Amino acid sequence: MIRLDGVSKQYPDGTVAVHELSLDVAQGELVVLVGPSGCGKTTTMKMVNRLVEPSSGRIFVDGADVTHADTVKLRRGIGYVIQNVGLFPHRSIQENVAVVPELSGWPRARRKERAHELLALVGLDPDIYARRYPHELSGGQRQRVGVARALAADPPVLLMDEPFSAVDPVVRSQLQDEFLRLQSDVRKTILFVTHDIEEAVRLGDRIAVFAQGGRLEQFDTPAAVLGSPATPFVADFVGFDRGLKQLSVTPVTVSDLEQPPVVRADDSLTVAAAAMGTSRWAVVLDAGGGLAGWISREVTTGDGAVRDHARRMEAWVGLDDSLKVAFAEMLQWNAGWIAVLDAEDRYLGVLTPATLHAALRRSVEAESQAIPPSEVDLITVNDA
Ligand SMILES: Nc1ncnc2c1ncn2[C@@H]1O[C@H](COP(=O)(O)OP(=O)(O)OP(=O)(O)O)[C@@H](O)[C@H]1O
Repeated sequence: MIRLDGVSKQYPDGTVAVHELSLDVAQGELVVLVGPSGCGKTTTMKMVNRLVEPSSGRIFVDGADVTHADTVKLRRGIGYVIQNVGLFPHRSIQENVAVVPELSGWPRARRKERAHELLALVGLDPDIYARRYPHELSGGQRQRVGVARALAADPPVLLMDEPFSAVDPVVRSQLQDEFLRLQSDVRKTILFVTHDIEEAVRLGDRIAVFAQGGRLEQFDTPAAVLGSPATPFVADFVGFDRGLKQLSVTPVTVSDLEQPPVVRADDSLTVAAAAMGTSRWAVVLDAGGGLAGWISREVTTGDGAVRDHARRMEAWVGLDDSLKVAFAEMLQWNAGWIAVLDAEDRYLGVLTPATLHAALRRSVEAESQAIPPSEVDLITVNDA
């Protein structure tokens, strides 16, 4: 959908901002350009909508060479979101969102309808916010308006230049979550610039790591960049804690789970004690295979049913969750294990710190050896 073919940019003062860059973004893909300040990320992005002209090389959007395109038409087909948004201060939020539809000559009623629809999509109640002015919104809300505005004419392509960097870390994290949800709905082709590797890893389907002079050091999935950095520069840029970052891009998988004893809520304590053997605890399931809680061996000596003695489960994770979420839940609840459920809330098994670590090692090894995680042969302390 977007293709850069040997693109370079040298500014008139001699600064080489981008050096022979080739890059492609597939339809519906979110590619993040990441790198230290001044490495040519913004220049790259601005060459796509021709705010900057390349010195050499070619850029295609949807198969057409942008250097031959009419810039007004080109830019209407490309949503653009920047840091601090740049909303018009004397126009209402509704009018700000509908700027491009207005330029495109949409009738007033349709513009209003579209603006309301988009405000709702980015999590701003149109009945409250549509008639407000930019200064009556928080920074995070203004960024949402910026995203709504970029989506107004339903462009297939979005360029986003540090859109969330002007807000505090908590709001930023919320905006990232909402943005991922939004993208899973709208599936735009997105080029996203940030200098923050955490943000890149969290948002990108693939990430392009740039070094000074606009050199592309690595272009791959977040897991590959973290698991096997292509150059010492990338290794340094992603940080010594890349293993921790890897947790956030590694999903929980069924083969990683442990299977502790399982008892049913309506089992008697005698049956439960027999099922538990020497284990100190068991998972308790309800009749439908859902998670009902857990039970400690100490309470299985008396009479009665498991359900009367089971403890409530405070937390669990789904198969869509990352190992980071699983680990964070374990830490939050000071738990030695966490249950994993499928999409229908059926219990699948548990993750422990040891299995979580093994899962992470397997994922890193799989990435560096380019084999499926299931084929990785991990050496553990038991092999000694
Ligand atoms: N109009 C310009 N004229 C001359 N040099 C420029 C111009 N715009 C950018 N540069 C230089 O080109 C290089 C790349 O700049 P660019 O803004 O693309 O980097 P960036 O990676 O987006 O940086 P940041 O993260 O700080 O925004 C820098 O050295 C910058 O000083």
